[in-house]
Amino acid sequence: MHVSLSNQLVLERLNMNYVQSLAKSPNLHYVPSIYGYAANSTEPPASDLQDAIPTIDFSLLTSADPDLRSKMIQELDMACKDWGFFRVVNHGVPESLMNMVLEKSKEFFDLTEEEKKEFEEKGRDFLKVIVHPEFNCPSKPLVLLEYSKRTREVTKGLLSGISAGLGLDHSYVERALKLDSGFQIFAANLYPPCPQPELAIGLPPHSDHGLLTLLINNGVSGLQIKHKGKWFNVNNDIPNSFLVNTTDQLQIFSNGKYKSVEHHAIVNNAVTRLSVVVANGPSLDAVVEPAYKLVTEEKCPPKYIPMKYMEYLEMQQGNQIGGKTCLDKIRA
Ligand SMILES: O=C(O)CCC(=O)C(=O)O
Ligand SMILES: [Fe+2]
Repeated sequence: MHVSLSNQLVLERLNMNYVQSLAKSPNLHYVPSIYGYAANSTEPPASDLQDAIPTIDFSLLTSADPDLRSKMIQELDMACKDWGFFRVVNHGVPESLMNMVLEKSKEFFDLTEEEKKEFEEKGRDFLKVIVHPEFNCPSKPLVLLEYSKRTREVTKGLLSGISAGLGLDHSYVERALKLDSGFQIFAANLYPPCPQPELAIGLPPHSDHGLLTLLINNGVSGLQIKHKGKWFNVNNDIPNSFLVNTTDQLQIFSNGKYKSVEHHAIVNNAVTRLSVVVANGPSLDAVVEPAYKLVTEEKCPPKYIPMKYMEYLEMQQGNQIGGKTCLDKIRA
């Protein structure tokens, strides 16, 4: 049995402050078994294949030189197809802003329980904030507002490249999925040190529901992705880069050409890990279905039924985290 020790999604099921106070407890020498997480013990340990993870140079993706641009579009297409995971460099989001977001997120976890209540009263998980199309954060920090805007721009640029890589007009995804009112969630995950990391899991395996998720962290490793049936460590990142994964709605839209990558977070017994995630999805009222150009009646029939993104989210909420069970539910 493994225990889930992150402070994000799992908190929807555990007592919200349980993990942090548990981690701070002077008597914590072992992982209590009551919050069990059943790991697949037949799986081999994760490997390091850091260099293989593709790197996308965002500045080339938007370059005025058509050759450079089309080469990067091709690399992006391969990255989505083969990995569902890549780094993004030269994206134009200032390093100072990224560091500030990490710093402010860390400060959030240091707030008193009383101060954190402000977030709970609004009926939200206090570590997860909807930032677009409405900015729902109670205290409206400018840094978060700016980060939300800048990461949306990067997402739009990547999706324009992805649209072209799928053989569609570069603005097709933007128009079809109404990205101007795209649903964006900001989340911070804190993983305190754990005395028995081999018995624990930070965040259980799952795929994300939107189109692209952008992740940064405080330099402590812990993210692992599943690639060709095996887990891989995503070690400390190239400074100032984003880790990006393709998610459920992109798998649907691309009719399965791109896979929503399964990932999880592990913990360690020495240092606290912090990750900051921006999940970027279609508009809540956009109907997501395989792009018409990617399907043909005989050779390539649609693999998924059309569904409003909002309805997909509702379906996912009623589901236990783990695997890709929601995608399985909407197969055509
Ligand atoms: O903390 C991480 O590295 C993973 C976080 C994650 O997968 C998520 O928030 O959906
Ligand atoms: Fe995730």
